Amino acid sequence: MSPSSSLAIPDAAIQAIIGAGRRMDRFHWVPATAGNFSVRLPGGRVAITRSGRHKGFLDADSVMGVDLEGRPEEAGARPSAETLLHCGIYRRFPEAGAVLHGHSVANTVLSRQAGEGIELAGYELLKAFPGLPTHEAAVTLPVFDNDQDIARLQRAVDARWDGMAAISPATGSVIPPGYLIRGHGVYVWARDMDAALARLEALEFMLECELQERRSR
Ligand SMILES: CSC[C@@H](O)[C@@H](O)C(=O)COP(=O)(O)O
Ligand SMILES: [Zn+2]
Repeated sequence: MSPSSSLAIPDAAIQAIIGAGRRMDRFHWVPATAGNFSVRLPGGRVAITRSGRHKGFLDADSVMGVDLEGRPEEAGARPSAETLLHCGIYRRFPEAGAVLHGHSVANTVLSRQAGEGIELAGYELLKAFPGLPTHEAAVTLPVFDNDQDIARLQRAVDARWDGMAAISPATGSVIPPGYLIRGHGVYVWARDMDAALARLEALEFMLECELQERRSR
C-alpha cells in the first residue's frame, strides 16, 4: 500500500459524517459553523470534520484524519477546534465508534441554568440509552464549564469520568449518554453514526421537553 492510500479516509466514514451534518442542520442544531463530527477508523485513526465548515454543507474534502492524540495526518491541515474532546471520548470509551457535537437552543439554555449536571427522569425516551430498559429511570448529564482551552476542558472531563469510575454499571449506575458544555453544546457518542444520531435525537427531545416544562412553570 502506498503512503497516500494508507491515509485515505474510507468513503463510508465520509458519507456518515456528511449525512450527520445534513440531518443535524435540518434540526437547527449546527448554526453558523457550529458542531463537529467524527468516526473512529481502524489503526488508531479518527475521521473528523475540518474546522470552520458549515456542517450542513459538508463534502468529502471537509473530512480529514487525525490520530487519537488529535494530531493531523496531513501537515498543516486544521481539524475541528474541538478534536481533543473527540479523542478523549475514543480513548475513554473503547466501544465508541462515532461522536457528535451540536449547539441546540435547548442544550445551550439548559446548560447555562444548570449546576454540575442535568437530571432526566421519567421519560419513555430514556430507553434509547443503553442500560435503561424502562422510563422509571434517571440519568444525570454532566455539565462542564465552557473553556476555549480545549486541552484544559478535556482534562476537566477526564477528571469527572475518573471520579465516576466507582459508579460504573457494575454498581448499577449508568454511564451518561453524553455531556453538556455550559452555554455551548452537547457531546454524544455511540457504537456507530446511526446509533449516535439516535442517541442525540433522544437527548435533544428530552432537553426540549425540560425547556418547555420550565417555561410553563
Ligand atoms: C460557530 S462558533 C463554534 C465553534 O467555536 C465550536 O464550538 C464548534 O462547534 C465548531 O468548531 P469547529 O472548529 O468548526 O469544529
Ligand atoms: Zn461547539
